[in-house]
Amino acid sequence: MDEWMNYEQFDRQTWHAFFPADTVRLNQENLDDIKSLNDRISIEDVKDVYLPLIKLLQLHYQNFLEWQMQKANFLRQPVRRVPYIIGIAGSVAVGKSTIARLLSILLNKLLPDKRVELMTTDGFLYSNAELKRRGIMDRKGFPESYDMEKLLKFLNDVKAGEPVVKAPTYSHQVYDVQPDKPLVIDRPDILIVEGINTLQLPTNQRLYVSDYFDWSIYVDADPDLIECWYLQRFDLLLKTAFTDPSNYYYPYSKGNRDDAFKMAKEVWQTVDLPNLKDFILPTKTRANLILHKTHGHVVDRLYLRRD
Ligand SMILES: Nc1ncnc2c1ncn2[C@@H]1O[C@H](COP(=O)(O)OP(=O)(O)OP(=O)(O)O)[C@@H](O)[C@H]1O
Ligand SMILES: CC(C)(CO)[C@@H](O)C(=O)NCCC(=O)O
Repeated sequence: MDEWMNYEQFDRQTWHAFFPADTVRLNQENLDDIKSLNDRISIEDVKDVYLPLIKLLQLHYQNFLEWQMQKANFLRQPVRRVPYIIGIAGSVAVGKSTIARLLSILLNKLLPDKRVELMTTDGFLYSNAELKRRGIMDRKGFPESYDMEKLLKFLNDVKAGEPVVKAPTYSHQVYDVQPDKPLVIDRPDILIVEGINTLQLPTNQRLYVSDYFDWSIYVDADPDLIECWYLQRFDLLLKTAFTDPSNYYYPYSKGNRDDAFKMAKEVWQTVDLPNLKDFILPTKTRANLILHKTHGHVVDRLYLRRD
């Protein structure tokens, strides 16, 4: 069966025409925010791709608020403030967290009175000590390396409107979870959740993470390109590790550079690439929107689910 039959495909020009850039004026502060997030993000991409996307999200969000009100009236209940949750999925190093942060800046611009928060599912990985105890340290990122029950409980609490819900965090620099540095989510209007496992269907749970999403995005690209982005990020991690002996990458930053890159390539080939092929890519056609990126992280095509 054709996996695309439920999607409408748009090239960049067509997509951009749905919401021309001059409809929203980005001021210098907005541009500075975006550049400080990642100075290689193309402002053309922001205007051509991400602003129309935010406009579409805004329409969907208005519909969501309307539905919450209609439902409460029907059930004769007071209207409850239910957070609208956006899930972002895709490979390791495809740019999920960069897109999540960009969307939050743009959502704040279009919806200044709404509170937008973001988090990643990385913090729900088991600790390195626990992964070693289970004999799955080389399976970090695979479905069995996450505490899915804890993640589902977290999402359930946020959706139920609980105040001060804590999410564990993960540090790429420490290469481990940080139990003493939780992220506090406190009744946001919109929550963006990014992670490689956000659209996965766990076999041993009755609930899916995506059951809590009101909208989902899959970030797609050729695996060979993603490998380049993975290695570029590795290079950045080495540069920041150089002066910090507590950094996981410190020994690699001090040792032979070719050996360090050989190690990183091997991790990509033996861990992250098989994870992409076997467990992440198959979730692509569950997303409401697929963003396809090409060289330089430029978005060239978008696929919108027909519903
Ligand atoms: N739009 C973009 N323009 C330029 N560089 C980008 C863009 N998006 C991401 N990058 C770069 O690509 C690399 C991977 O991006 P990012 O860390 O956002 O990926 P990720 O999917 O969140 O990864 P992980 O799942 O491992 O946390 C980083 O070095 C980042 O700076
Ligand atoms: C933390 C994850 C799983 C997801 O972001 C990933 O960045 C990771 O660490 N993967 C394990 C193999 C590696 O070091 O790339």
